[in-house]
Amino acid sequence: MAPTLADPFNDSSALIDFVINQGNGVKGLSELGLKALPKQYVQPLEERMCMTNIVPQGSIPIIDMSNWEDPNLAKSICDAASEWGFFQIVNHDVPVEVLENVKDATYNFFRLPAEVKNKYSKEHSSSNNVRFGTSFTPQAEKALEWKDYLSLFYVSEEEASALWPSVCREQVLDYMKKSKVVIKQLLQVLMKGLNVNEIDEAKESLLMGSMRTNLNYYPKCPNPELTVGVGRHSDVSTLTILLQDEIGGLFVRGNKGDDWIHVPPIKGSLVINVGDALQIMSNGRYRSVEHRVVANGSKNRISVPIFVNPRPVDMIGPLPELVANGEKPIYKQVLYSDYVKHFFRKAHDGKKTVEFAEL
Ligand SMILES: COc1cc(/C=C/C(=O)SCCNC(=O)CCNC(=O)[C@H](O)C(C)(C)COP(=O)(O)OP(=O)(O)OC[C@H]2O[C@@H](n3cnc4c(N)ncnc43)[C@H](O)[C@@H]2OP(=O)(O)O)ccc1O
Ligand SMILES: O=C(O)CCC(=O)C(=O)O
Ligand SMILES: [Fe+2]
Repeated sequence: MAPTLADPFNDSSALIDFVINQGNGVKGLSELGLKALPKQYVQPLEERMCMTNIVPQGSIPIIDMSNWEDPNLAKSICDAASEWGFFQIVNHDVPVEVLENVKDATYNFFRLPAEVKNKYSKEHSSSNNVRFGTSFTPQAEKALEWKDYLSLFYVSEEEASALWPSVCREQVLDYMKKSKVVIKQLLQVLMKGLNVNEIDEAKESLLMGSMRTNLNYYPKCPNPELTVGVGRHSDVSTLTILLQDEIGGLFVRGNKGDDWIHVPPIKGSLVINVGDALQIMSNGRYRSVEHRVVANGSKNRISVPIFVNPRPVDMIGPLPELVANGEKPIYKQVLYSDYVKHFFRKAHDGKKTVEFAEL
């Protein structure tokens, strides 16, 4: 039974039961119309976004992909990946209707009744490759995050047909398929920037041998200033391709201390960011940069990241071509699935995951 407004989850086990065990998520909490944020979501002061730390005119690079032959384009991409770790691309080859369809599909998934979504939770899902969840790692977090998600790890079309929710399956598959062309273009340019001129099958598999798409749902929140949508983290991917809607709320750490730069929604654009795996493989030349999402007091927000990764069984470390050139490796070789498990088993903690691979 849903708690009444007069009894808003003082008892943590009632909140966990409603949000996690019954699969209502924060969307369910938001729809109860609570007047105040439950205490379990109140973040410590240092994790809340402080307006004075936002760079008012700051912007990450916006890169026009229409003229692929232009040598300046390759330079802009490599510079953005090493200086910012984040950029937006416009005039890329992923059709706008594919992006619109996957946004609609995201809403359609989260509109399903809690008991239907809950079939995909960690406890009930028939596979680890499909997971509906909330916050990040609720069992390890001191304060919860205001976000629900569906995470889909791609193995094959057959597995997707059997296991992924039908309400979003085709749209996510299409988004992943159409994004592959752009992903390959970006990786080719980024490798050239490291003087790695040939991407053979083995290298392609190391860079993009597995893909995971998350559908993120950030419902409107009472007291958004007290919590976060997603806490400070860097992705553990090679590259992340992120589709966001028109609401905004994603912030990237700037180059000076505690300054944060907003990533403004641009219709039809995709946000690209370097993940830890590429930072490690490039021996620190390309940077995975901390980012976070704020909660919104008046609007629901969605985003759809594709995490492009090595395969779980791959060993990752500085690429042999870089080390052969006499560069001193700053990271060791680690099994990628160990690296990802390390990330998933602790609460968001900024850039700390990379320490796992440091020499
Ligand atoms: C959710 O909010 C997020 C997510 C993110 C994500 C950023 C990324 O960069 S995702 C890309 C990660 N890369 C890959 O998925 C490719 C490689 N995959 C693997 O190595 C494996 O599939 C695996 C992820 C390690 C899972 O392998 P498995 O053998 O099934 O291991 P388990 O022991 O079951 O899981 C380990 C540990 O992780 C938790 N977990 C698993 N999957 C997810 C998931 N999709 N989302 C959240 N957590 C997950 C699992 O519960 C286990 O933890 P325990 O505590 O239960 O042991 C960025 C920011 C966000 O806010
Ligand atoms: O929702 C966003 O804009 C970013 C989400 C994110 O950082 C992630 O899922 O890793
Ligand atoms: Fe992220």
